[in-house]
Amino acid sequence: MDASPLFTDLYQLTMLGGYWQRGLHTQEAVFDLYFRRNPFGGGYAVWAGLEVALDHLLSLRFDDAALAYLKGLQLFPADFLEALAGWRFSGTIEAFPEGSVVFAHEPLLTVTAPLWEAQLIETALLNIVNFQTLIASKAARCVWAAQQSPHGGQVIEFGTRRAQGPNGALSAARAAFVGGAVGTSNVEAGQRYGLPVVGTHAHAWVESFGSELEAFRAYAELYPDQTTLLLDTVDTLKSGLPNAITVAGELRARGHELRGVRLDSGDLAWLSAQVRAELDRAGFPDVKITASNDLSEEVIESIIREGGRIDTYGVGTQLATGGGAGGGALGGVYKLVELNGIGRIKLTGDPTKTSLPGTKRVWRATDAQGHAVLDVLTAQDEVPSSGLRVSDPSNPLRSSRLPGGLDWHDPRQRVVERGERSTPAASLPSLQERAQAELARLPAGTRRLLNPHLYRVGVSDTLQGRRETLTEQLRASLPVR
Ligand SMILES: Nc1ncnc2c1ncn2[C@@H]1O[C@H](COP(=O)(O)OP(=O)(O)OP(=O)(O)O)[C@@H](O)[C@H]1O
Ligand SMILES: O=P(O)(O)OC[C@H]1O[C@H](OP(=O)(O)OP(=O)(O)O)[C@H](O)[C@@H]1O
Ligand SMILES: O=C(O)c1cccnc1
Repeated sequence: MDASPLFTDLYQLTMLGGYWQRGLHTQEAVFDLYFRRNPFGGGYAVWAGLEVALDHLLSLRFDDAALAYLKGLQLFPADFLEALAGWRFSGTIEAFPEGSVVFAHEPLLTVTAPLWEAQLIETALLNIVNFQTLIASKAARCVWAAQQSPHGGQVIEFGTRRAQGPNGALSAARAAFVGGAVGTSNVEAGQRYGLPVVGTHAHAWVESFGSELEAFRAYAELYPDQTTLLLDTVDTLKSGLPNAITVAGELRARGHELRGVRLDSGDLAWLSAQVRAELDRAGFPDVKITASNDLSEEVIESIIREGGRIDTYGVGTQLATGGGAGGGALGGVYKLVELNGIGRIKLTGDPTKTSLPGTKRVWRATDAQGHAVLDVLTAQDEVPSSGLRVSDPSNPLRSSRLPGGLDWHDPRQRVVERGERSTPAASLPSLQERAQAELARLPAGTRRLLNPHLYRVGVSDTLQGRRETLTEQLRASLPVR
């Protein structure tokens, strides 16, 4: 996607115009980006899209066509449009590196920049990271479910045909890979992002031949080392499987091995166990079984619980759209928390929605085994230590004191400094590796699909106190009614 500064909500530009005309645009602003609820009712999220978002915002420029379009809206004075011609992002960004495991209420990314720079980028930033974090988290859930099989299992992304438009499909393929999918069927995503591209064949291939056996033979002849045969066009057990075994034998006689078969209907647990047994009996224990058909993490879990023998799960709609309960969209927000060094707050009747003012740091505690134990948000100059009181970000009445014996580190990095990348752009495989390593270090039960263990995130008393002071000040300024 070409980066356009017009990929934003109109109100960002009307505010920019206002800040500029009032001479407020260069004030130093700090915005935090965070979400308030983990997706899918889960215990965590996989932070994704950061690298794409940084590429986007660092390349934003108002070219002649963009300025002419804005002029045509007849909303903006000519001198403001002239100033926009020189707009560049010159600020600083601290963020969790992409692929990190993150939790509700944590500032995933903090922008410090002149107000009109930090404001304009809100929409695109949220658009990119909300979607990709949703999809990477969905992928991680599917991969976790697949890994519960004693025989192992992997996930591939098959969702382009039902994704939310072309950009949605490409972003989903990328994010699914960050979350642990091993490949995608989308060839452009392969080219664009260097992702492994994978696939089988469709029912149309079989339908277009005189018989299923003829179709299987033709495919195996064309791709002797890459053939996965779809078994259910006629009847999985009575036709597809015996024909696949015939073709596997013919391939072997020519010095090749059938790679796999695909199941696409019926009870995938029962069918895959039958197919595995038949293939093994026929002397093909290495032929892999792929399954597809409206899969989700819950269906994968059920298939495994019932003794299914699937090696690869091709997940389409649910993965590429982030569907399912608690999915659909991630509600990440971007809030002004400080202006010219003074904390700012957005009040709401719902305490979980009141922002945490001021600059802050995120800390992650690990135990002697390297397992993540809890995260803490502190003021910029605070360091967590044994005995420090922290409270639940969504219920300040629930508080506790930090235990001793933990190692604390700040997982965020300064990824942009004065408008330039200050960490090297990371490769996608390295992002996937980071996600897998961090997921493996979570406390037991955090990855469970149903009622997961809730990883603790605490807010230091200093930060909480700032929120209360600002809240009281604002409330005191309201008329008494
Ligand atoms: N063992 C299982 N446990 C739980 N869900 C399963 C299991 N096997 C299959 N499913 C799911 O059940 C649903 C079956 O849907 P449906 O009845 O529409 O498919 P089908 O009739 O077998 O196939 P199609 O209509 O595509 O030919 C799919 O979402 C599938 O993923
Ligand atoms: O996870 P999903 O959204 O099911 O995506 C994958 C599905 O896409 C293809 O079929 P398609 O759904 O186009 O047709 P079919 O259901 O008739 O096989 C494929 O055969 C899978 O079943
Ligand atoms: O290659 C496949 O088997 C495939 C690709 C997209 C959607 N469903 C299946």
